[in-house]
Amino acid sequence: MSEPVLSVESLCKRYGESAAVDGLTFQVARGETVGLLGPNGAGKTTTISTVLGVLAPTSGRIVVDGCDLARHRSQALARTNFAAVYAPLPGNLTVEENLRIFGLLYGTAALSRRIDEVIAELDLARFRRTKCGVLSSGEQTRVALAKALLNRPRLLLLDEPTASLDPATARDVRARIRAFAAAGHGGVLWTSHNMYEVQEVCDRVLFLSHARILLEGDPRTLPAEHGKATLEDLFVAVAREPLSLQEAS
Ligand SMILES: Nc1ncnc2c1ncn2[C@@H]1O[C@H](COP(=O)(O)OP(=O)(O)OP(=O)(O)O)[C@@H](O)[C@H]1O
Repeated sequence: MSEPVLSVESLCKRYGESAAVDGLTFQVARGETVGLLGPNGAGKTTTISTVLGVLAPTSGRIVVDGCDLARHRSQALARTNFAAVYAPLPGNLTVEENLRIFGLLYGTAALSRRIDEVIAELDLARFRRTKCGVLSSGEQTRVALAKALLNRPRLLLLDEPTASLDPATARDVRARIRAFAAAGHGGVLWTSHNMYEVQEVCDRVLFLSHARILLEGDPRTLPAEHGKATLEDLFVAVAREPLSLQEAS
């Protein structure tokens, strides 16, 4: 088996006495899309922020495409990208200006061609010279995804990437991300509260509860394995009765 694009070992992030993330160990394989699920406050954003190097872990190890984040930070981050609604692009720059600046920061080769490619892939041609600040939230999400694909990342981190999209655009974006994973060069770590979407997109899910991984498996078969009819029912059980699931697993 080829080396995973992400390997997280015993990751902990503590704030004083409480742990936002407490001993997470998981991997994302090349070509795989992994859903990071869990109730509000379970530790999803903290996990993503530590993998992005924005938050320093209290302990544990993060390896991106063979590069240890603590020891080879710039190499690890050069293989990573992300999109999240809470990290909008500068609103006073146009779509093209934003992509150019990020492309220069990433050192993207043949940048003008790559900008044309991501603009076409995310259907952004008509907004090319529009300032990002005046775009609708769904349009801004597509620009953020275009930025996230610019450097052809090995690891794509997406924090609720379709939260502000209408159903048709969300379907297009899911297809685009599936295509990214199917190409087999990279993997995706995806957080979402939309269980329909998770079932459609993710090869595997990790259910976080109180800073730990409570359940892990195929989103299409995991509910039945725990006596639930749907992934949403399983999610509700994780949120309300995590101890009963822990005992059963
Ligand atoms: N800087 C901080 N100081 C103290 N506690 C924090 C800090 N950041 C996060 N936490 C706590 O860590 C826990 C995990 O937060 P996190 O944002 O990772 O959850 P989440 O799963 O992303 O939640 P949501 O679904 O609501 O976005 C929460 O209880 C939160 O209050």
